[in-house]
Amino acid sequence: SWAFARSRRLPLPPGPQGTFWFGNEQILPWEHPWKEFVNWSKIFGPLIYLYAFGRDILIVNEASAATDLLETKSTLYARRPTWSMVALTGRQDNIAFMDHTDRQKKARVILQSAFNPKAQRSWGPVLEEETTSLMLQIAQSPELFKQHIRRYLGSFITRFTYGTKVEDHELKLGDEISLHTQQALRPGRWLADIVPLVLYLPDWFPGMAFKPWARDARTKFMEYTARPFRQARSSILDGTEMRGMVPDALSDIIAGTSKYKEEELISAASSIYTAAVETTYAVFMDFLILMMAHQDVQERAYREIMSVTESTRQPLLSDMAALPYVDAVIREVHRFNPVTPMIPRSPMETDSYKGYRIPQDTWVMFNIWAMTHDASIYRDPDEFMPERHLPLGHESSAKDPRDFTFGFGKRICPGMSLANLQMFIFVSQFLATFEIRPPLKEDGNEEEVVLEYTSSFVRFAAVLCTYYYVLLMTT
Ligand code: HEM
Repeated sequence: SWAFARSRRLPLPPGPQGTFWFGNEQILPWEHPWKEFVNWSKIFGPLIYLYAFGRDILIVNEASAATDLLETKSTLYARRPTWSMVALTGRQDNIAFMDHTDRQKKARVILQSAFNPKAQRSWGPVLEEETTSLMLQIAQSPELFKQHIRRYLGSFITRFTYGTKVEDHELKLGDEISLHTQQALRPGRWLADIVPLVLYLPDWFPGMAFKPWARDARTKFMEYTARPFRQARSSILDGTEMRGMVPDALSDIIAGTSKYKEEELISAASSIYTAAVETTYAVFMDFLILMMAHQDVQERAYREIMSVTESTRQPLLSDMAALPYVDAVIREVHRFNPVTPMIPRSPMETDSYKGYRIPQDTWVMFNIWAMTHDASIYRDPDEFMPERHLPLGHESSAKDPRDFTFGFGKRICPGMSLANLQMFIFVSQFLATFEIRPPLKEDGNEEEVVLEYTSSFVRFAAVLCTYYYVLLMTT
């Protein structure tokens, strides 16, 4: 078409000069690239074009451009870029990596409707109960708090997905699978992403060690997802009562009363564990480290909770509306350190935007960190200030950062409402139960809290790994 022909003549967006062979590979920042890209914007503007690892890359640092591309042109940008390791590690049917096909859309609907308002009413008490038992476990062995939290997240999500209780070895396998997914997604990590032809070379060829690694990752992934699905199927056929996304949807499919196919349900189910556990765990850890660093905030949130529960019980989901400061803390944790700081998408056709050409298949990286640290949206963005989100805060309630941190348009996170409820119940019960303080030094003073984060796809508060928490029961 005319518009297409015209867009092909447009220039690429500005960006740093690359070399003939390597493009911009050698100057790509590996440590906290989202921050470095904000600095680059001072020279090149909000859209930065790069060429690296044999592909076009576009960094988008501005919220209005994200809305224009991901919401106004939502269908054009509804695709993820392709990673060759996705198929090799068996993740090709994962909602997060599939093209936006009919099957993907239906799998998303299955997942979203498994946590619709009616389902929330039945899952709410389960979340409350499991969170309260997590608090007891942490109280009994606070030094193991990270293991307790991972176990709680893994076992709740398995129960929600398959309706089954989870065994320890399955949780271990789930965590191993999450690690494989993170490794498979690392940009520039794999030769196959840069030179796809190596996929056709035999295993014994030098440099092909990634193939057995990927096969092992794939086998483990199949083992992890196939068994609970089979178990749900035989329970339904046996007439055993089970509640969960898979048993609920599968019984309708088996009865012939569902508009979904079994393959769509398999896609939805096998996409959940890593997407849910890694992200939620990262936000929880971030909350803990930020509370340790901002004890005034912690104290204010604690007082608000006590004014509602009067120290007689744990906070419940029904208290949410009465705890606006706790809600503001949660929003600020998401804003201060978005756990998926860059969201990758790819246009299905060559596009034109603001007089520039965006070639088909470009890796368009939406820089969420840049958006939640944009001073024109959040004043003093490097300050941790929950009060900015209060209705009477100094900015009279800032934009909800979760409008950025859960993504946009057709591929917005389908687990968002579940994640928000779980975050609220975890944060409010944790604050009601414990005081989060840094460890003591030999001289009896508290250690200084240093905020440091990893540079991975889902970023973690790295400093936690070296800290021993002092957690005191206050009720
Ligand atoms: C605090 C926790 C979470 C955060 C910050 C988060 C964030 C995100 C983001 C940024 C995306 C990409 C969206 C886009 O491309 O526009 C995403 C996708 C996704 N999330 Fe979440 N998420 C969280 C929890 C969950 C949970 C609990 C589930 C499942 C129950 C889940 C399931 C998914 C799936 C399946 C996708 C892929 C969607 C697609 O590509 O169409 N997430 N999430």
